[in-house]
Formats: sequence, C-alpha cells, structure tokens
Amino acid sequence: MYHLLKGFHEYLTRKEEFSVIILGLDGAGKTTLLEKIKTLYSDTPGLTPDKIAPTVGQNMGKIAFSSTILKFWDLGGQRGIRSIWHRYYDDCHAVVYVIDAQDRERLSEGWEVFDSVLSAPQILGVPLLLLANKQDTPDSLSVEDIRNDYEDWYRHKLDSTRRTYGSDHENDHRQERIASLDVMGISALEGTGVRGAVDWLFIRVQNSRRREDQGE
Ligand SMILES: Nc1nc2c(ncn2[C@@H]2O[C@H](COP(=O)(O)OP(=O)(O)OP(=O)(O)O)[C@@H](O)[C@H]2O)c(=O)[nH]1
Ligand SMILES: [Mg+2]
Repeated sequence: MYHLLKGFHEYLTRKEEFSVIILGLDGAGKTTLLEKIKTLYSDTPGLTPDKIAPTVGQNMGKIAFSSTILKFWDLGGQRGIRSIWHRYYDDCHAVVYVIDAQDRERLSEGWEVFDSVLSAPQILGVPLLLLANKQDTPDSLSVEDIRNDYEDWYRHKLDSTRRTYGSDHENDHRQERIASLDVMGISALEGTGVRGAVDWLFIRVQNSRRREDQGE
C-alpha cells in the first residue's frame, strides 16, 4: 500500500523536464545569461560577471516551475568548440541563439554560424529564439536592426548562391522559419528582458510538446 501511495504521489508531483541549448559566438554573453537565469529563478544565485571565464565545453543550469523543469545547456562558442554543438541537437526542446548586438564587426560571422544551426535537420521543428544581447550598451543595435541585418545577410547569401548554382537551393522550411523568427532584446548583464525570454521558452516547449502528443 505504501509503495502504491508513494508511486501515486510521485506521479502527481512529477515534473516534466525540457532541455534548452544556448548557442552563439564566443563573447556573445551566453554564460552571463545562464548565470542571470539562475539568479532570477533559483535559490542559489548564479556567478557574478567577474567570475565568468570563456566556456571550454559546457555549463548546465536547471530551473524548476510547479510542474516543469527547464534545463539549460550553455555551450562554448569558440570556433573549435562549436563542433560539439550538434551532439545536443537531437535531445533539445528549444534553441536560444545569442547575438552580441554591440559587436558590429562580428555580426556576419554570427549569421554564418546561425545559418549552420538553422540548417541542422534535427532542430527543424524545434522552437528557436534569437536574443539581441547587450542592450544596456549605448551603441547596441536594436531588435529591429538585428532582424534587418540578418535578413540583409540572408538575402545576400541567397543571391550569391543563385549566382554560383544558377538556381535557388534554399528549402522552404528555412524561409518560413526566418519569416516567423522571434527576436528579443536582452541585457544578460543587467537582467533586462531575461524573464520575457524564459517565459517565451516555457510556453513554447509546452506547446510543441502538445503538438507532438497530438501527432501533428
Ligand atoms: N554590457 C554587457 N556586457 C555583457 C552582457 N552579457 C555579457 N557581457 C560581457 O560579454 C563578455 C562575454 O560574456 P560571456 O557570458 O562569457 O560570453 P559567452 O557567450 O559565454 O562566451 P564563450 O563562453 O566564449 O562562448 C563578458 O565580458 C561579459 O561580462 C550584457 O548584457 N551587457
Ligand atoms: Mg560562456
């Protein structure tokens, strides 16, 4: 009887766990974001910015809601480390791509890498959020600027692909995805916009789980 009750209690109080991967170039602010999420959502505060070093490998942090756990994987963004990202694609429920909105010099490198993430077949149907980080800096690009910059970059890429191959090699899914891409502005350092981003993830992982359940 005890085991039956215990099992029932566990069933009732069980929390569903979803994995979110945080990607982006080195220096974009991924670890600062993860640590800020920990500070905002858990009892143990995350590391302060002065304690954060470039990530060699990965960091993980979990936050719990009443019936849901979001498990964040912050992956190192340095060129040599990006080759491990794909190992996380199969099991993730959402992807966050962080852009340093202040670093104009590296925007196209950031889009290059973002594009390779978008083209991974494993994450085709996975919710994807683009974050324009460092909005606290006076010269950072706005959400609108970031979206336009990406769209310009993408159009440019399509044009050069057409010139090389003489036809449009882009698949429709990718174009649809870009058209419906959500972009949010945050400051991982100050925490502005971070709750909004977590809310977005929370809702989107639940919704896509429901669609899976219905076999859509
Ligand atoms: N002004 C400002 N600086 C930020 C913000 N987020 C991160 N930074 C700074 O950007 C630098 C890089 O931050 P990290 O969080 O280590 O970047 P990362 O994306 O984890 O980098 P890798 O681990 O190398 O992939 C640090 O000096 C941070 O303090 C932000 O919102 N505003
Ligand atoms: Mg890091």
